[in-house]
Amino acid sequence: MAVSGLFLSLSPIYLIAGSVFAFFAYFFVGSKKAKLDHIPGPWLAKYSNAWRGYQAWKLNHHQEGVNNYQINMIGRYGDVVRIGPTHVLVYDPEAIETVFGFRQRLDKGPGYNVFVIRGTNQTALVSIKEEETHGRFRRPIAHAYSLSSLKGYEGYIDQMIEKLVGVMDKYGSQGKPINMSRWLQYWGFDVMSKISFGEPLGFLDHGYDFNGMLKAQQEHFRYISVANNFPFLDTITKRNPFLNLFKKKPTNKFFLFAQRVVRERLLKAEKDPEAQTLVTNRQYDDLLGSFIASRKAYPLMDEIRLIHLSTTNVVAGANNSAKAMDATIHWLALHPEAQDRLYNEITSVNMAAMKEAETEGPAALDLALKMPYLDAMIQESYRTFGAPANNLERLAPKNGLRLPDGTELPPGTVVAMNAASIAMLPDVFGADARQFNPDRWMRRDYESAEKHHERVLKMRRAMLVFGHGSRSCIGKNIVQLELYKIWATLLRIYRFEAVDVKLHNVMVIPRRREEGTDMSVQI
Ligand code: HEM
Repeated sequence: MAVSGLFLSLSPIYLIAGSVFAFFAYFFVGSKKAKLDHIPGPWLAKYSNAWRGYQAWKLNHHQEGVNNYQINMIGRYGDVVRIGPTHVLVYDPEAIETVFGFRQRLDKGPGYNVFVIRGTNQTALVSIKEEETHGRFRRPIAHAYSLSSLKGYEGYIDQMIEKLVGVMDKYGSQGKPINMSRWLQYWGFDVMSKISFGEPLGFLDHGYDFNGMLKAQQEHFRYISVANNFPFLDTITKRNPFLNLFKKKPTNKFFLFAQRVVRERLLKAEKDPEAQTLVTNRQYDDLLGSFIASRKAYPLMDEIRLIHLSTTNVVAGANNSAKAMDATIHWLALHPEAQDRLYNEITSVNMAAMKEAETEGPAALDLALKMPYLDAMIQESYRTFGAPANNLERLAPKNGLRLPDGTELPPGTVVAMNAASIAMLPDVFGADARQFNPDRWMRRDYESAEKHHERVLKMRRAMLVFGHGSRSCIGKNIVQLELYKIWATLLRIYRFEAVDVKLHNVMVIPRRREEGTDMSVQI
């Protein structure tokens, strides 16, 4: 009998039973093939990524604050946990060098597919999987993000600080509370856009999410946090060839904005010889100007590459720093004594500097870097809220990977670490690791300088907030510039007083008015 005949003659009950068997066999065989049965973890995670996809979805949609399933599993299964059929999550900070270090240069895992923008056939720098390809694309742009290029962007940040101070002054003089979280988010996006393309997105001018970009990116990040854990979701939605027949063009609002600006600037650079000279002489002190200039030596920097880079700069850059600033204002509003301590630190450094300079504008980076308590507060904001929620995944190489604790991982295992959960380890950060407490970075009364140095070094080595190694965040210097400057300026001018329960609304009280030295704020 032909196979089709046999198939038709079977009773439906056998067909259903066979399908159910095949379904479970598929997951069972997949799980066994991964050879990870020696790694503990939740039972269901051995067979399907649906377990962690569900965890990410549940926490994302129903809870607020620093909360992800990776944090909730600290100490439950040990330092290496199986979180999917082929995935393990590592909590041991000693493993950071093994997984992300320059020695092995492991390729990235499949979770990064979620960063690919629908309708484009290229991936952003962050989601290039192979180390070698990544090196070719990072080389042409590295200089634009370096410490030596930072000075060129400082003026842009100052302009945006002045705008924000104008808004805060208005609220302050009317005696009205202001939602600082929201305004700091507007500021963060306008700053990143200004540094990226020389023009702000316009949130500070409009005072609300006038084009729906912020809402869209919030939804995008929610999607990423789930799809990064449950890649099947991405396969059936964003990368579904059938659905993509109908949606051929990118719809991401930031991508479309970047596309417009990049095209305009390229056209200008081609048509206008003077503009071309400006670009090649590096007089465009924004990231896009540097990227355009690099095209002469690196033809691979084509239009779509520039659009991707510019989109990532604004979306990834502004989003994480906005979260860090949100955590900070929340804490500051609850801790007036810390505001006074910061004010004293800032003014004493400023007073010393004012002997040389008469003006008192937005804080200069050189000065802001001389303030240890301010630095502690910023480190703490990265640690508690700035860290990305997604897992940073790498692939175990063809000879497998041995972790520092002796755990052997077969070739092809996806080995992940998660910055937000590593930052909550009590062994490293103390029993109060889940609290926002800048004092953990400061020297304690009973602590020798040597012990303090050792303790801080241990914490710094466990900070995976900006990643580590060849794939670490290229924009880290820029975020530092932004955060040191904004806080050193605002905390010198204002005091924040909590107004509502959630503490996002605060009163901003100009210190000079309190001191009776000046009725208006000068900047
Ligand atoms: C608090 C703010 C920020 C945080 C916490 C952060 C964090 C990270 C992390 C964890 C990675 C990836 C590491 C990995 O996949 O292993 C990354 C990569 C990247 N970040 Fe950031 N970032 C921030 C701000 C920025 C800014 C301001 C920019 C741009 C100006 C930026 C641009 C990038 C780019 C282009 C990559 C890809 C680098 C590569 O693959 O070579 N980030 N960032």
